[in-house]
Amino acid sequence: MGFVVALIQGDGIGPEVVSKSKTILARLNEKFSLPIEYIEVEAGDTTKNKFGDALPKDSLRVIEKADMILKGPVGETAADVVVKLRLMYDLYANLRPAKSLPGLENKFGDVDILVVRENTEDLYKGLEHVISDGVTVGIKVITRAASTRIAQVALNQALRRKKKVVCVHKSNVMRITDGLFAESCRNVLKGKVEYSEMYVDAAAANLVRNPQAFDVIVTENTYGDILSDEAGQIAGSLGISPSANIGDRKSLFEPVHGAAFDIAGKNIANPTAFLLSVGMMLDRMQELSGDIRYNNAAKSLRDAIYSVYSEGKYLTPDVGGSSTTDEMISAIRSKIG
Ligand SMILES: NC(=O)C1=CN([C@@H]2O[C@H](COP(=O)(O)OP(=O)(O)OC[C@H]3O[C@@H](n4cnc5c(N)ncnc54)[C@H](O)[C@@H]3O)[C@@H](O)[C@H]2O)C=CC1
Ligand SMILES: CC(C)CC(=O)C(=O)O
Ligand SMILES: [Mg+2]
Repeated sequence: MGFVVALIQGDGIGPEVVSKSKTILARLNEKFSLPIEYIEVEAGDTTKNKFGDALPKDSLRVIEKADMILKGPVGETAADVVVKLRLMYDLYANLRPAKSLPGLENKFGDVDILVVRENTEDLYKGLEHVISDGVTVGIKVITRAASTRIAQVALNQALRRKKKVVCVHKSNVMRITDGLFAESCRNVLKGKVEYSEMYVDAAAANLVRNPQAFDVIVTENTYGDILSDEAGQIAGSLGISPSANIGDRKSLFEPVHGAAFDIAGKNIANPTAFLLSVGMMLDRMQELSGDIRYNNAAKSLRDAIYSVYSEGKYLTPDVGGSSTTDEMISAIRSKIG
């Protein structure tokens, strides 16, 4: 079974990471005879400046026909591209692993956390209104159906890991919305795994205090956005944090981080988050097709990344090295063989 992937380079550090990583995508296709066709499409700030639209119809036409989307980060138009695609294609499960890499010194010790973020509701639904001059409202949407669905995803993930889930919410204040989210998670998870609940403010503190206490975190869209950045940084850097946005019909893979305009164009962005997102895409292809070639390619890519980290010679500054993006990608590419 083959797959068509719409490839978005994005903004800021996006193009420098994605364009240079294409050598790795091509090599994986070649070495493992992967029937993956990549079609580049434009989306993001630069696209909006060029065409007046961050996600033009031409791009959407390709995306509609593609099985998956692989993207670099976009900038200020992220809501018009990323959130739009998540809602359009009901990409309801945002899986965000925060995992230490071999050889990386980390003041937080060995970290291995999976944030399972509900990806279609909450404040990110885009229901914001101006009531009158200086008075605005944003509507938080939480439904039993979507909360139960993400709790099921967390259960499936936890059963493959340490069978431990903490549901993060703030139902002491948002009794109705977060109350429903917590109740839905409780109904699915309690009794099936080691289940607990934590208010989001305490969760943010506990992540720093004792990250080893966490295995799977299941949470709402907004809290999941914030906690996954925190968990990624605790694991070593935002530059090593990948993600998968999974739907039943389509899925999207991207780094957790954004366009990092502060370091764009300097050839120092860490490509790991993007490349580990490619790994998650290959995992999904394996899951859908049962074709072992995707598994072999994912393993080869991860082994190459881990090996570069273990040796510690070609790392970007965010993870304590002094190499360029180019050098790190070349090192990973040559480990694939
Ligand atoms: N899914 C997406 O496409 C996302 C897009 N964004 C957009 O990105 C833009 C910048 O957002 P920020 O809030 O500054 O967050 P950011 O994640 O781009 O940057 C935060 C910090 O992390 C560093 N960083 C991020 N990725 C890195 C990498 N690969 N290697 C080394 N250092 C890295 C940056 O240099 C910066 O200091 C905004 O326009 C925002 O809307 C933000 C998050 C997600
Ligand atoms: C679309 C994004 C800007 C929201 C975000 O930061 C994320 O999903 O990580
Ligand atoms: Mg974010």
